[in-house]
Amino acid sequence: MSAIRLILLDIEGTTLPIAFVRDVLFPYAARALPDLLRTKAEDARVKVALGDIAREFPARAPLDVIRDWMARDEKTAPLKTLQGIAWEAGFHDGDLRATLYPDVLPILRGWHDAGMRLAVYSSGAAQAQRLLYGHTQEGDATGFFEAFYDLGIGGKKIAESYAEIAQRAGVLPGAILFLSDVAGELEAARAAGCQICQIVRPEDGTVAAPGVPHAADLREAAAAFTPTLAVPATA
Ligand SMILES: CSCCC(=O)C(=O)COP(=O)(O)O
Ligand SMILES: [Mg+2]
Repeated sequence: MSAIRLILLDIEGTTLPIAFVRDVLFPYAARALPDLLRTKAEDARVKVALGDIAREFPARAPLDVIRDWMARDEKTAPLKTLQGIAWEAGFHDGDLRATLYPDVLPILRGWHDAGMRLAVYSSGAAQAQRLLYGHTQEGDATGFFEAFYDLGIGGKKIAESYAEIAQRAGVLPGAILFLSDVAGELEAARAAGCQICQIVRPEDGTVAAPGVPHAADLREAAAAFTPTLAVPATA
């Protein structure tokens, strides 16, 4: 097995409770989006997202499409872009603060301080990932990460996406350890040649996938995959 050079982390269900996304972030965006489509109609990002929706659903009102996607928790790039814009005001005003799992920041700090490269790969827009890690309950955590990858790379259940991340990071896929709660994402990363570990958090109702290495949290993953690095012993 190759030495790990880059640890790539999913967000929802891996570093952040699914409940925070479902009960705090998504409702905030759902409330803000109808107004946002009017008040930010000239925002280039909004124009691109609405243009993409109109091309795919020419006969439908964009807000109806967006509401359907939100109801089904669809991970589509236009929805993720618009949600990310909706959260901007909340994070900047202090209405939103990311509540990461308590094991996360000590382990990220330990890896970072030991020289391990870290990056994020989430369906959430890269701009939203920066917002979220920039406004955690413990402060700004963006400095731990060298890159924030989103659906612009490709879908998370597609092996080519992980090959593309490896190429951009300048490492072989086998030097990447991908951490996620979702088996389909992990299988895609494994198909690309990455090392994988499923984070199986009981709070999120995650079920361990057969044949996939797993850990209960980042502390266990660190102990299993990076035992020689100086990761902190306690939170
Ligand atoms: C800034 S990430 C917000 C969460 C989100 O929108 C999402 O879809 C999370 O997906 P993930 O790929 O991190 O499971
Ligand atoms: Mg996830």
